[in-house]
Amino acid sequence: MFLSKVWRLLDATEILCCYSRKTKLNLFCTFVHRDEKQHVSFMENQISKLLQQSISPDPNSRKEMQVKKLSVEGNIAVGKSTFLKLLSNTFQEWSFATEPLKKWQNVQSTSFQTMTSSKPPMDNLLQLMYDDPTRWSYTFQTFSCMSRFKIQIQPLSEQVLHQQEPVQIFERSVYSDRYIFAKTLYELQHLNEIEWTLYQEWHTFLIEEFSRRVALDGIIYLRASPEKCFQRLQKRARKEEKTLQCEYLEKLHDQHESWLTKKTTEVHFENMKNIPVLLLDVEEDFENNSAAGDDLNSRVKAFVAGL
Ligand SMILES: Nc1ncnc2c1ncn2[C@@H]1O[C@H](COP(=O)(O)OP(=O)(O)O)[C@@H](O)[C@H]1O
Ligand SMILES: Nc1nc2c(ncn2[C@H]2C[C@H](O)[C@@H](COP(=O)(O)O)O2)c(=O)[nH]1
Repeated sequence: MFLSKVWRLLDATEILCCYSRKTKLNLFCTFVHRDEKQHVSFMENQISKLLQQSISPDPNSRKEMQVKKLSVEGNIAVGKSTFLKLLSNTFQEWSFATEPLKKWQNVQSTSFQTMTSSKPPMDNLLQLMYDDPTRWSYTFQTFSCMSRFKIQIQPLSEQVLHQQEPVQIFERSVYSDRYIFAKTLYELQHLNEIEWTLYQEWHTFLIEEFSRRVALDGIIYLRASPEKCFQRLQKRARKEEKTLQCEYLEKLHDQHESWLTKKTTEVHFENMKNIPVLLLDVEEDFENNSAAGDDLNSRVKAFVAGL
């Protein structure tokens, strides 16, 4: 009954009628293997991709629509950068975008007067935020989220576009900016009511405006205990983080669990409500354990193939 509705949906979407039955059958079969709760957003996603491909004459933008876009999410110091290095060594044809941390550590003034004055360039916003989170959290989230939007709407390189199956991997996303960090900082009262309201207002506006250009097809969630992340944070010894306590990592861990595993976080975007999530337990060392690294690679490869 349910699946016949799907087929009628495919037939009813006129534009799809021009697609070969094979395409629709493939789409239908892929769809059948998904559990029901993902069906609506999956179908909407697939149909909007097909619609875009059929109405956008430009081959590049059609190719853009075929790119599988994923974000790697996880707690501070869980091992995202290390994991991205592992993936980029294995999947060299994929495109990888790391978090623009250096931008946050070295905010450049663009005003002529500041650039010409003898004053030092503006400072380390990450340090300011950790030193005085109530004063600087809203400013930080504004800058971090804008920098993430810029990364996610960047056009793909020709090299990636010409891949048979282009894949783009982001380190975190405009979604974790809101549902992990801004939400946590509001709950810790470092964002006040007005700041949290304003943040959500412009965040929702921009997501809806950019729409498919910032949509994701999947999330890879690296999970380790807050204690393990804290050990790794201390080992990495980033100067801005020296005052961080494990309690902050516990809060961020719980925020990830609510968003990505328990699905109790209120998500405001239809296509993100049932996005496929690959949970990878990285409590154990994969940096110096090739078997563990190979296992992670093969799990990612299978997950991406199924999107
Ligand atoms: N699976 C792992 N086992 C042991 N150490 C790890 C692992 N992943 C990362 N590390 C180490 O932990 C620290 C944080 O890793 P990093 O990749 O920078 O985390 P993130 O990018 O999530 O902040 C680094 O010193 C790194 O060498
Ligand atoms: N307040 C926020 N802090 C953020 C955000 N994104 C990252 N960060 C911090 C966390 C780390 O100290 C550092 C880099 O993150 P890693 O997980 O790569 O160590 O930046 C954010 O949106 N808000």
